[in-house]
Amino acid sequence: MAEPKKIIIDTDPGIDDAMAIFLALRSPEVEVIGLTTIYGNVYTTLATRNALHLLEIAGRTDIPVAEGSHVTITKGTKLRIADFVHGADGLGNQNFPPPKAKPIAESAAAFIVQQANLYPGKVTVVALGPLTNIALAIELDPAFPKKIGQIVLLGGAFAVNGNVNPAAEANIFGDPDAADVVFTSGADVLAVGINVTHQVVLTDADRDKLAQSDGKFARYLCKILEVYFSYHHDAYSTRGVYLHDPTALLAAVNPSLMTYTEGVVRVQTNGITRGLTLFYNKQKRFGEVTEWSNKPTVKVAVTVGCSHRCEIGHGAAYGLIKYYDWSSLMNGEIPLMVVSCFTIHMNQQSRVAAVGEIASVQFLLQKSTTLRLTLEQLTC
Ligand SMILES: O=c1[nH]cnc2c1ncn2[C@@H]1O[C@H](CO)[C@@H](O)[C@H]1O
Repeated sequence: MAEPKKIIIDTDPGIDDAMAIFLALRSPEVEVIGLTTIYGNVYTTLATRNALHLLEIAGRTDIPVAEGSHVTITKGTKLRIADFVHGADGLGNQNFPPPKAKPIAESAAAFIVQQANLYPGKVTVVALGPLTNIALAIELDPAFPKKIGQIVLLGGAFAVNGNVNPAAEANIFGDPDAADVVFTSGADVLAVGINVTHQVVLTDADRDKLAQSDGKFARYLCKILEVYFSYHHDAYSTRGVYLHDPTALLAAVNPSLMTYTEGVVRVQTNGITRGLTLFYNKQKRFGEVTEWSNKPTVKVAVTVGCSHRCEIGHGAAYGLIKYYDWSSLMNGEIPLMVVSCFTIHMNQQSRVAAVGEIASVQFLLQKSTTLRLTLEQLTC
C-alpha cells in the first residue's frame, strides 16, 4: 500500500467533527499528524478541550493538538457559535471530564506552516470549521499555498441555500474574509459544500444499527449523536443527520469518491449575502475585468459518486455515501438509494474500518451487497 497521506485536521468539535476525526484515525490511508482548533460549533478554548478529549477516547494522545485563533482574520470577536446544533459542550451535552493532555505551545497557524515546511507538498489540511487558521498560515508565510499539498475544506453552499441563512453556509459565514483569502490563495483547494454533504445522511435506522454495536466508537457516537439528531428533526424534518465533516474527510482520503468541477470562487464579505460562495465556471469570457478575473481556480465537489473512474469495487469500497434520487427529493421525500456509513474493505480479510466499528462479517456482507447495487446506480 502507498505511504499514508499526512493530514492535519483543523476542527471545531463538534459532533460531526468527532465522527470525522474517528473516521480519519480508523483509515489506514491517512496519517493524522495533528489537530488544530478553531471556533465555530464551539468557542476555540472548548474546541481545544474537545480535540484533546477525542484523542484520549481514541487512545491517540500521541497526536499533537495546536490551538487556533479566538477571533476572525479581521480581529472580529462577534462569533457565531452553533451550540444549538451540537449542545453547549459541543459534544451532545455529555459533560465529559476534562482531558489530561495539553495543547502544544505553537499556534495552529504556526504548526500548519511548520508541517508544510517539514514535508513540502505532502501535507493535506482538512479544514472542518471557519478558515481563519488557514488564512493566518498564508499571512505568516506567503509561500505556504505552494508548500501545502492540498486544502480540503468543508464549506460553502454552491448554487443552493446556506444553513445559516439562504445565502451562507456556517463555516464560510464564520469568517468570510478568511475564506476569500483561502479560495484565492493559489493553493490546491478542494471545497466540499453543503450542496454535496446534504447527500450524505446517517438515518435514524443507521443510528439504531450503530446502537447494536459494542464498539468503543459506536457506543461513544450514539451518546453524542442524540442532540445532533434532534436538531435535524426540528430544523429539517429529516429522519437522519447530515454527515458534513465525515464527507469532507472522505474527500481527502479518496477524492475519487466525488465528482468535481473547477473554477474561481469568491466570497461575499458584507451585506445581506455575507458568506455567500460564488463560483465562476469560466464558460463566459466577460468583456470587462471582474472580481473573478485572473484569480486561481479551485476544485468544487458537485456530487458524491462519479460516473467513470470510481475506485469502489477495486478491493476497497468506501461507504458513507447515500445517494439521493434528486427527482424524488423535489417531491419533498428523502429516498435513500444507497446506505452505507462506513469505510468497507471488501477484500478477503473482511476488515471494516468503520466510523462506529460495526464490524461483523455478516454486516459486512450485507453492506457490500447494498454497495454493489449502489455502484450500478452511480455508474449508469
Ligand atoms: O444549521 C446550522 N447552523 C450552523 N452550523 C451548522 C448547521 N448545521 C450544521 N452546522 C455545522 O456547520 C458545518 C456545516 O455547515 C458542520 O460542521 C456542522 O456541524
